[in-house]
Amino acid sequence: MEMHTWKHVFKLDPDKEISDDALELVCESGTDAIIVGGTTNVTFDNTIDLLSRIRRYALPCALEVSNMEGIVPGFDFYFVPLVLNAQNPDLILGAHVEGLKEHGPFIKWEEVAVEGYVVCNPDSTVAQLTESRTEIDEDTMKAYARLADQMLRLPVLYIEYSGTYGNPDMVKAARKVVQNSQIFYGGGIRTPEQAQEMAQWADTVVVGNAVYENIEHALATVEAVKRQK
Ligand SMILES: CC(C)=CCC/C(C)=C/CC/C(C)=C/CC/C(C)=C/CC/C(C)=C/CC/C(C)=C/CC/C(C)=C/COP(=O)(O)OP(=O)(O)O
Ligand SMILES: O=P(O)(O)OC[C@@H](O)CO
Ligand SMILES: [Mg+2]
Repeated sequence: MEMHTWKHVFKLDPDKEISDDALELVCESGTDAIIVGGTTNVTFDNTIDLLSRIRRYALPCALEVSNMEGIVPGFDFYFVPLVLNAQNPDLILGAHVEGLKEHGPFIKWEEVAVEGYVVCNPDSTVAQLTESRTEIDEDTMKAYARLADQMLRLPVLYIEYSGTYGNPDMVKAARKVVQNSQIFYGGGIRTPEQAQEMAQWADTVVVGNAVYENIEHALATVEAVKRQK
């Protein structure tokens, strides 16, 4: 799967407005791919609408599945989150079993990557929805990293600080023990310096909200990450 080479990606939320001009800048920024995803109000209609607009451009596009309604055919990849520190039983594996009952026979598994999420910002929507245990020190992060990488052999370890800039030492701790999983870092990146800092330890840096808050700063993260790598 070509995603191994991704250093920088933008995450676009189907529930948020983006103008055609801004979308063009994002898709022609030199980023490696677009992930479509969000925690709330992701529907079939707003997802297919965003996909069809992104398809005007040549870059790869992955759907990060967050609910059943928002599953749309036609993406290059499907990322399925498994929240390793979730305590809400319905979202640990229950949703996945329901998803497999409906879609199991039709899935092209070569397009699918399961992401081992470690949700770290207690104030984020995703932390609240999944009731994630977010008080994590470096040793605990290393344990989650080993869980994803060595025990479960997941292709992706996703260190998620959605909405707030995280602690680079946590990403560094994960880096020390991960052997094969691709480390994604996402959360609160609003400047090139922050993107560059996380790119020291993460394989792939994810920029989301900044696209909607300050497009120029968001675009500047692309070159910052590529320079670091
Ligand atoms: C076309 C076709 C048949 C495709 C197949 C797709 C596929 C491979 C399906 C597999 C079957 C399956 C396992 C389905 C179940 C999917 C499912 C509902 C899983 C639950 C995932 C989960 C734990 C969701 C909780 C929320 C979460 C982790 C979201 C991830 C994305 C994220 C963190 C976005 C950031 O959101 P945030 O910015 O914090 O919030 P806002 O939206 O408020 O901004
Ligand atoms: O929106 P931000 O805070 O950049 O986070 C990106 C991504 O990790 C969210 O799932
Ligand atoms: Mg968001």
